[in-house]
Amino acid sequence: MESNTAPLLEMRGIKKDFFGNQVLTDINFTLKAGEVLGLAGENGAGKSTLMKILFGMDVIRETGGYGGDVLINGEKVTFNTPFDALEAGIGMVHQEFSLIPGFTATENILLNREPQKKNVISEVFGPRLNTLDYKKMKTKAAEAIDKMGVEIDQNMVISDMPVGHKQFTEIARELSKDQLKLLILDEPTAVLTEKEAAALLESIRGMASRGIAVIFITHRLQEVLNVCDKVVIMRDGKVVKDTPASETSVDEITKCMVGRSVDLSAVREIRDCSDARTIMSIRKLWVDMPGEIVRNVNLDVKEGEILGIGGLAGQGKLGIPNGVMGLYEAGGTVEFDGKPIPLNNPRKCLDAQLAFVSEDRRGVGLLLDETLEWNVAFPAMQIQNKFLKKYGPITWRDTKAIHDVTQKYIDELKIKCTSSKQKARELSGGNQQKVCLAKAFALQPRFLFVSEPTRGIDVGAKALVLDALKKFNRENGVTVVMISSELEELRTTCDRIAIVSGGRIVGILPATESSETFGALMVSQVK
Ligand SMILES: Nc1ncnc2c1ncn2[C@@H]1O[C@H](COP(=O)(O)OP(=O)(O)OP(=O)(O)O)[C@@H](O)[C@H]1O
Repeated sequence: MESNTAPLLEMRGIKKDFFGNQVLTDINFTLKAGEVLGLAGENGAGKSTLMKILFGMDVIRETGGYGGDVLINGEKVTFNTPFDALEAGIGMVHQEFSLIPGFTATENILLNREPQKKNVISEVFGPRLNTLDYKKMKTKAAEAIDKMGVEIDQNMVISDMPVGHKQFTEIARELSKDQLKLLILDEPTAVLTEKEAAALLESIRGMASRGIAVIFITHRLQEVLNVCDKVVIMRDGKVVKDTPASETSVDEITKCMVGRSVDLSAVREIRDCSDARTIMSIRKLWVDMPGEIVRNVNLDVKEGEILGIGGLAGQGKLGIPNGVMGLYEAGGTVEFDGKPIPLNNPRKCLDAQLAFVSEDRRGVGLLLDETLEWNVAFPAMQIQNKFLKKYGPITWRDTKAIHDVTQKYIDELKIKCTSSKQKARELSGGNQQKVCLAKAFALQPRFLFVSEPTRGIDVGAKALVLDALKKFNRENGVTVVMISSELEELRTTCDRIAIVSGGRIVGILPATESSETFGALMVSQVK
């Protein structure tokens, strides 16, 4: 007989297949109240699927359910819907956002749980006609935001928010639930800046000290060691190690994840493009993007180079591509190949053969209900009339060409999928990120902005993705501007690196310069 000394959560013999494709086999682990468990594993190892089982997600039931038992405080539970899980005190922040874009942060945080007050009409006709108590809503939402130790504007509508602020709004929504006992965070730091990620890790420890258990999924393995009490490592749908965090290391976790020692270094080969002509010239650019400062950016990009843009969080590095590509309001001038590019007009940028892989994969990345083939080929079909065949007056899709290009990138980027006809939604997050890159490659743009290209990519596959980006640049002569919060990633991939600080470019140096020099530039204008 189980007693109340039973762990808060026990996963016992969990199995799951998607239409015969076995993705989880005999998963076992336990978690105590107030404990933080790090769940590590390669892209596609089965981490999100396991968490979807625990949270009673519809997709699990709709695809034939699962095997094994979930026990809460020693009692076997079956969550048929997320509502059952919520009632049992489980909260989950997914890789995909579930916020309502037109609502404010406050409204999203308290959605369906809004404090209400009586009014004359509801006194007569019943509580259904109560009015929302906005004052209480604001206080409650502010308290939840406060628990995370970050500043976000609770009155801002979600669609205007940068991706990191959306992530915090999702977490605040879970924290505002009084009955919360266990919080699942599926790659919460992937979309956060370094400073935001540090604040989140801090708040995870805060949750643990209040007795809330946390399951934390991340590909930043150092974060696992910094914040977790124990680590469960998965490989190909199995638990290969369950250990106290204090008894393992980043190297050991990596080895267990991948099943072998891995060489994590991308091929380093820097080119000098100083004699090349200027392909893009940016002058006096300002961008109105929440959480970013872009004040007066002047930047010349040389044809054929890979130019990195680095800098501390919020200093403007993300604002530059978002402004040039028309996703946020911008002013100033941008010339591409000697011709002006109108700002605030994404279509004109695409017509000029510029492409952008956004840091906000979930917001502007994929058509989740379409196949990989459609995702990879559709922008090129729509914008460039590629992958089309003409039969007299009729134009039709060239299905062979679409299949071939998709298969090429599946092989090159090692995208884990059952076939090129699989829906994007059915891929793991890291593999979806690879599809975003494949989509941009298939466009064969003349100029590519790529923002945080290894976001959500596991430690073993990072070098592969960066090498693919470099190969794309070298073989096709495409000019690439890569924005990243990881300086080392910029130093291994780019030819030159521009550092943004205080909304301006404060220096551009060859990628061979030392980390210390770049570090000094990064803080040079920070007030
Ligand atoms: N709805 C679905 N239908 C079919 N297959 C699915 C579905 N959801 C997930 N899978 C498959 O299950 C496997 C595990 O995916 P999962 O998302 O759990 O991986 P993950 O470990 O969370 O990866 P990542 O680190 O990339 O997020 C993958 O091969 C994926 O394609």
